[in-house]
Amino acid sequence: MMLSLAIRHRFAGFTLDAAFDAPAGLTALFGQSGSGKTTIINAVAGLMRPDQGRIEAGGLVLSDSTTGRFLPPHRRSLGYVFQEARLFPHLTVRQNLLYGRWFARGRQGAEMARIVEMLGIGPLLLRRPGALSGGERQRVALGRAILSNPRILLMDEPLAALDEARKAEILPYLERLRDETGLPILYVSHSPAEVARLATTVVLIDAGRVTAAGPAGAILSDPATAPLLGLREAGAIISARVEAQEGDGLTRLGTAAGPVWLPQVDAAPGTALRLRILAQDVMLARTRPEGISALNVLAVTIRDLTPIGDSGMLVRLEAGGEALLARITRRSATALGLAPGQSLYAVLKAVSVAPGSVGIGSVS
Ligand SMILES: Nc1ncnc2c1ncn2[C@@H]1O[C@H](COP(=O)(O)OP(=O)(O)OP(=O)(O)O)[C@@H](O)[C@H]1O
Repeated sequence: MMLSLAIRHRFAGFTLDAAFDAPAGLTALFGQSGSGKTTIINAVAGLMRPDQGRIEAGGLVLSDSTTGRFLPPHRRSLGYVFQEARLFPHLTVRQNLLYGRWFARGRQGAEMARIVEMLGIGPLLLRRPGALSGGERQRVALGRAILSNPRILLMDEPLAALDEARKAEILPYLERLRDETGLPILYVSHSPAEVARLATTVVLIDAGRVTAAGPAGAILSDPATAPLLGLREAGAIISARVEAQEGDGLTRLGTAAGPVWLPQVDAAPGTALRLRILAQDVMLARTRPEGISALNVLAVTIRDLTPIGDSGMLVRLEAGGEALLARITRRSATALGLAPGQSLYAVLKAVSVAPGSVGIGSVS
């Protein structure tokens, strides 16, 4: 299943001109406020008719300006999750979940049981939305969207109304949805941390245009992405696998760049993980450092150097086929004589990778 979109639309003072493909997995639409993300979601949903262009989902043409085809929203088989859960307050959770099934193309009770289990909402089925936390309400909204048997899931900032604790609670469920349903998920977000944690594909939108689109690992480690994310949020995501829980509370992970130790990661050996490593947390050394406290020393090669800000340098590194990003000062880059192709050591403190930066799944 794939969503393909190429549309143009003019509002007074704003032109959207966007084209991208969203394969199975989670495609994050990331851009500043007013860049056109919601307009794209509305065009896919059929809430707005683009002046020009075509949108196709899983072989079904949703709209095409050359043929004049424009399917109304209720015939598009899409699932939506918005900032606010928008559940029916007078219905129980179970009735809310079943409501979407009026529009479904025939799914059975086993499917309902599977989704209820996947989202951990079994104990909530007889409650009404007023008796749920914000995070629980959003999980029910996710369940309702999936049970409507959609071709695609559209999520417009589904975590934006939740506090940090509730966000952390819901992220693993979004990971399961992404990895277990095989549906394309189009996910609007303002949050670099959310994009890094969840996205398999990233589409960057700036002033109505797509400035970059592609696999999350490549887009996030591209120095050109850093100004859009904000320098403190710039960083790479790499794949890892849990190798062992060690006696002193550390978990050993295997990565293409070598072993990495982090404070305990609650996952069984063999579990595939994605690690977000912020550029500002990576130190560089010409020789393998000794006598330092940092546990993780990775052999890397410099791919390119990009000056950033008044005094900074972003160094894109390669390690066993994966990209890493380091942010250092230009003074250090000069002092170390850094140049593309050079072999170096990247140093990462185990404790600098926050628990929220460790997700389940693979990078793309
Ligand atoms: N119906 C409309 N009529 C005129 N202008 C509109 C309309 N809808 C959106 N716009 C304009 O189009 C631009 C893009 O809006 P859009 O809501 O898609 O941005 P966004 O990236 O989703 O922003 P945010 O993150 O704040 O939700 C804005 O300048 C907005 O004012």
